[in-house]
Amino acid sequence: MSDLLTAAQMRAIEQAAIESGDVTGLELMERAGQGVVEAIFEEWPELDEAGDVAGGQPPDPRGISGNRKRAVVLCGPGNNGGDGFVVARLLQGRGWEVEVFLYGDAEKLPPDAKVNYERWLQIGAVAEYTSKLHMHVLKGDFDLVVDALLGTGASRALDGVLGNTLTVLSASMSGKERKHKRVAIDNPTGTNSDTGVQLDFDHVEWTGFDADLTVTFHRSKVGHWLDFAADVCGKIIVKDIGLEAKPLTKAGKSSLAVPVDERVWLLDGPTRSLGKHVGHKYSHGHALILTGGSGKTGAARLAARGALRVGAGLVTLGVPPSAQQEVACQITALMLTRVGDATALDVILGDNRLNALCLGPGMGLERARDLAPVALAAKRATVLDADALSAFADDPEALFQMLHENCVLTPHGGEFAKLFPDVGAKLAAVPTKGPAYSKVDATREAAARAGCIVLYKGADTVIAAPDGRCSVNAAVYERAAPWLATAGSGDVLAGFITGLLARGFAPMAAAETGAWLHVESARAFGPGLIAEDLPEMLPQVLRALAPEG
Ligand SMILES: NC(=O)C1=CN([C@@H]2O[C@H](COP(=O)(O)OP(=O)(O)OC[C@H]3O[C@@H](n4cnc5c(N)ncnc54)[C@H](OP(=O)(O)O)[C@@H]3O)[C@@H](O)[C@H]2O)[C@@H](O)CC1
Ligand SMILES: [K+]
Repeated sequence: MSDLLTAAQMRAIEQAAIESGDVTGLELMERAGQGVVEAIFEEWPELDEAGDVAGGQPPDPRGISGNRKRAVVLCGPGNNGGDGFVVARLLQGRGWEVEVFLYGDAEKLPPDAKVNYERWLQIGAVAEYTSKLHMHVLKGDFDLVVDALLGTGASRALDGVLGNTLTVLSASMSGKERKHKRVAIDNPTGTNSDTGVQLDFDHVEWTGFDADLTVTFHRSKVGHWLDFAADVCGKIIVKDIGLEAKPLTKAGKSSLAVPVDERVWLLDGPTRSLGKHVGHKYSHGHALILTGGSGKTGAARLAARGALRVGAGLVTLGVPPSAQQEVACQITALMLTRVGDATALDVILGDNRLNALCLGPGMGLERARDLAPVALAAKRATVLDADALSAFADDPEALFQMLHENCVLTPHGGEFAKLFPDVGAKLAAVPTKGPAYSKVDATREAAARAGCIVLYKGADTVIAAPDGRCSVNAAVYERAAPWLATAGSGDVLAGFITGLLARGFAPMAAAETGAWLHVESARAFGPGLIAEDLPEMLPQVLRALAPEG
């Protein structure tokens, strides 16, 4: 998958193409509408009984009158609505019966949308999009609903007519009995294409347009992979509309977000080693994972198993004396060393072969506060998770001052909000106007402040570096793995990243690769997964990627 764009970046690319004289806005709109129609018939060939996609032949009223497919196209006040008028015309050209509704004032449509509105008026009618629309639509029996109400221009709260009607329509369109398909153009109305966040409507819970298919243009948008949108886009199809993949300006490029995919492992994984002595256990690094006290060592043991499975040469658990017996009884391939306090840790870190550390899982707040300064002063590649983050909730600045560029923070939403309260508040604010603030923006800001990699967990995990690099590892659509939300799953992720750091992966690559493998391991297992299963699925996942993985 290619880079993920914000609405502003997409507009800039479109504007540059138009200004270069390569293409007009009207041509782009036509290609967008064609792309939507193509996608509909590729997805549901059974809807295409009336003819071929490119044909656009006028309907033969005699031959298919009793059997015509029916579409409802909901058009909005901007260019997204313009795409809708193109789709309406092309479907009618293929013999469909099409009803078009316009939300907004036709006189105020932007120029290209207005042209397509007028072209449609030559062959069909436009009804007003009112709060009574759903009554009318409900009476009909139709095959397809097209949402061309709001696209990348949507950022503020929805008004009553739009929100109410869409809510009632969507509710009436749901359920097992539903026969028709629902397509959103660019993004489902009710979502923001930069953030994926649900637009506010009257401060009530509402669904927006719950699509089966979302057809977008040139590149997928960041918001398709984040937050609420991932629940309502259905499936994303990206259609080429002839915009060249010209490199963005330097400033633009550093602000791109990229999706994480198997390349993160294929580029680095199979060959990555620390020294010349490939095959020796020390050439794959030595990770130290600090546990909590007696009765609280399970989380760190899970992390350690993850680190070992992902290929760290050696993994040692650093236990307080009280937990030594407990841990010794539970481990086999792992090693164990006593780390009673900060002084003991300082001595152990005198061994330079210990090249990756993990602090946090089950560690206890007090122990985390005691050991973090020594661990961070050693400047090893270090993962800070769970208690190692919460321990600094009252004074995040104290943590930031100790962090260094080889650290990876792995907060979930609650930990993130404690460490970066102002950033968390911006993210939680209901968007009122664009450009909206997304999880991508928030994670970037956090990484810049912390001066290290921040991996903000969730089904839409975002990973950012202080220099602005950013990637999205979304477990949504065909990669959905809801069973990954299980106790201890985050501990295994911390272990995967620690193991990769031990193998010599750079912190950003370790975070991306760990997050990607974590989701793949969950998918390989399927429902019923518990955290212990995740490390055990790794060999299978790695084998499928590369024989020597
Ligand atoms: N870029 C490209 O390459 C291409 C783009 N294309 C298409 O254009 C789309 C972008 O078009 P766009 O910029 O006109 O925005 P769009 O989403 O139609 O909305 C703007 C209108 O909605 C209004 N409005 C906003 N929020 C609202 C709310 N909550 N409730 C009510 N109204 C609200 C807003 O009003 P205003 O804020 O101006 O008062 C304005 O009137 C894009 O998604 C794609 O489909 C393709 O044709 C080809 C290539
Ligand atoms: K839309």
